[in-house]
Amino acid sequence: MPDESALSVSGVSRSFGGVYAVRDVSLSVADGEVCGVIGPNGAGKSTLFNLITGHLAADHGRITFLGHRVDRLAPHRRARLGMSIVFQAARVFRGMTVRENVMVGSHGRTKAGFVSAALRLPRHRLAERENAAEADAALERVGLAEWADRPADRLPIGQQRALQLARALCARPRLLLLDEPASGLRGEERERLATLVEELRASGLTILLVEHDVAFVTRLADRVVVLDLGQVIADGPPAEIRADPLVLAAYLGQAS
Ligand SMILES: Nc1ncnc2c1ncn2[C@@H]1O[C@H](COP(=O)(O)OP(=O)(O)OP(=O)(O)O)[C@@H](O)[C@H]1O
Repeated sequence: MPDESALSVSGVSRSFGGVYAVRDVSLSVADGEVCGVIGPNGAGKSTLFNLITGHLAADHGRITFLGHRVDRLAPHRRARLGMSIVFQAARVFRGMTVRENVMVGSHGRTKAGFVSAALRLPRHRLAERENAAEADAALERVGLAEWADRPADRLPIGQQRALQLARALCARPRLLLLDEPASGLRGEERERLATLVEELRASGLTILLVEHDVAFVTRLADRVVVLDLGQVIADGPPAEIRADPLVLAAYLGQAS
């Protein structure tokens, strides 16, 4: 049967000093799906995220993305295929406006080369205008349009997170990878981010969401994969995951 998944992780393992952080993990993300990965502290979420993005190499296993085998590719090659990442602790660039921060996401793709940029040739200025228009469209999409000309470091943390999303959207992702997007956000900010992810999902974007916050993930994801001690202990729709005794035991084990 042909694999219709956007992303497919198959039998992937990674150990550190002989101890498995991720062990024989398989999961797939269908086109247009929001897949959540949760798990208690030390479950292997960050390791798995980095294996998918290419910031860590797998010891074993296979990762395919849109039909390409990617597990030996460097992060920028995976990005070029359409993976776009919002890192957990991503910061904004100080001394730049919100729009300029988002434009940083477009520069890899600009058609004008270095020489025309250095000489400020018309071709470069046209590319810059196109990038600015694209950044504005992304800012509109995440609800930050009126902040475009303000200094990015003045934004509250929740809106800085939205800015990271806008930057990732400028790369026109086929898969958006979110690493703990809700961390450090409270009440209303968290709610606003959840609404934003829901809107992106409604626009048909494929999203992999790795997150400590179970409520946040089970609200947003079509399917949830649960890791514990480096292994998948459950994989299913949120309602099933919330009632799964293995999942409850893994989280209770952490609380005690
Ligand atoms: N670079 C590393 N060197 C050694 N051990 C590591 C390394 N990265 C992760 N580990 C170990 O692998 C296991 C999984 O860690 P990982 O950070 O992937 O889990 P996590 O689910 O993201 O945890 P948390 O929710 O606490 O961030 C842990 O036991 C951790 O100590």
